[in-house]
Amino acid sequence: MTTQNVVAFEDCTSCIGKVRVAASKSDLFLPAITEPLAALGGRHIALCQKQLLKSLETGGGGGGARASAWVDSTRSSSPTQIKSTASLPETEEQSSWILRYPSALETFEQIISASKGKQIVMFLDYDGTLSPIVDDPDQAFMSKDMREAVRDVAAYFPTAIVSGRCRDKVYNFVKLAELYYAGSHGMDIKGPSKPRRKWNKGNQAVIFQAATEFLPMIDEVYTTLLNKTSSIPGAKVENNKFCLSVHFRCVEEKRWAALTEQVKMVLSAYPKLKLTRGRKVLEIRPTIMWDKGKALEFLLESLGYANSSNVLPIYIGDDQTDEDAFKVLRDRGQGFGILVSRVAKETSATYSLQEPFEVKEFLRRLVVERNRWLLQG
Ligand SMILES: O=P(O)(O)OC[C@H]1O[C@H](O[C@H]2O[C@H](CO)[C@@H](O)[C@H](O)[C@H]2O)[C@H](O)[C@@H](O)[C@@H]1O
Repeated sequence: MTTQNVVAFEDCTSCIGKVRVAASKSDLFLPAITEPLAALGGRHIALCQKQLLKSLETGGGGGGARASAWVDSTRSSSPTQIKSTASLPETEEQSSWILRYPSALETFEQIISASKGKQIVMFLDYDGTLSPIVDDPDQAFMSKDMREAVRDVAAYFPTAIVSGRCRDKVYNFVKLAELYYAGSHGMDIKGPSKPRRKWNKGNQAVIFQAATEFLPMIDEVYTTLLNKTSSIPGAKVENNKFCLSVHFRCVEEKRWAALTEQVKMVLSAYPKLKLTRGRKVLEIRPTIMWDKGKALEFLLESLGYANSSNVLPIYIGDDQTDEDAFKVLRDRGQGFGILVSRVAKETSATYSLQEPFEVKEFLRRLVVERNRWLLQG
């Protein structure tokens, strides 16, 4: 280390000022803060960053605080598969969160009584809801038990899988022909290939694709991103047909910023695409007004329940993109969103479940309850 890199805090004022301006313009990302400093060298970076973050925490510029918060929350909010939550101590934040978003298992009777005389329609996200979060997206299999639980639920209630994955891929994981599938964050919808005769009110042969004109653009960006991210170990680009995912779960934390910047740089040439983030993934999709919430509304309409008061949609999901569906249910004042999360998160859902295991229990209990009603006549 050379002495010229060791700069006293007082000497860094202009640097901090410059960086703070960059940070305030950056909504998501750390590189806007770290890159101007990187040019200055090792020790200087550490001192300046420490000083900068301290100054931002005490009110000097939202972008930097947001960026640092982003790294912190991303690190803690999406761990890869946790085997059991039984022994985890509950923090004060979690206890107050669970009061606001009670467990759908603990409040099961309440949900059941709201469903009396109504047709439940079940919407299920895939990753983190039906399958545990794992490092390799191609290995995110659901258990046999979970498949059975979904199959049983679908025997009583119209059921749709609503996923960020491309439709074919999510079908290959779930493998149940009696379900509706909405892939690519709801932009690619198809009805069951083995429909149940019971749901004869609506249109089961539904096929809907909201963003076909974006296919060539998505393919082009996919190829570019494969090239541009190939030097970042652990980065993975997934083609989800009408959208793309850039995974950073297996990327060293110190490289998250560089990866994000790379993706942003590629996207700057495509104003018709937008960038959102999920669980250690950057998601790229067309800027059209279509999301999982619109897919939910579309499916309800296809099933003949557009304006019905005799329907109770239940949407279970774990990710940011599921919030669009939770909001739709809130706005309709109909049905419930159930967020799958072990950590306290802002959400428009009504209830919570901690992990896929609890989702399976919830689905099973719905089936048991429905059987009981049928037996009682
Ligand atoms: O809407 P979803 O079905 O929840 O899809 C959202 C993304 O899920 C997948 O990524 C997530 O799960 C992976 C496997 O557990 C995990 O490795 C990754 O970190 C998670 O973000 C999927 O691979 C993405 O394409 C979806 O956009």
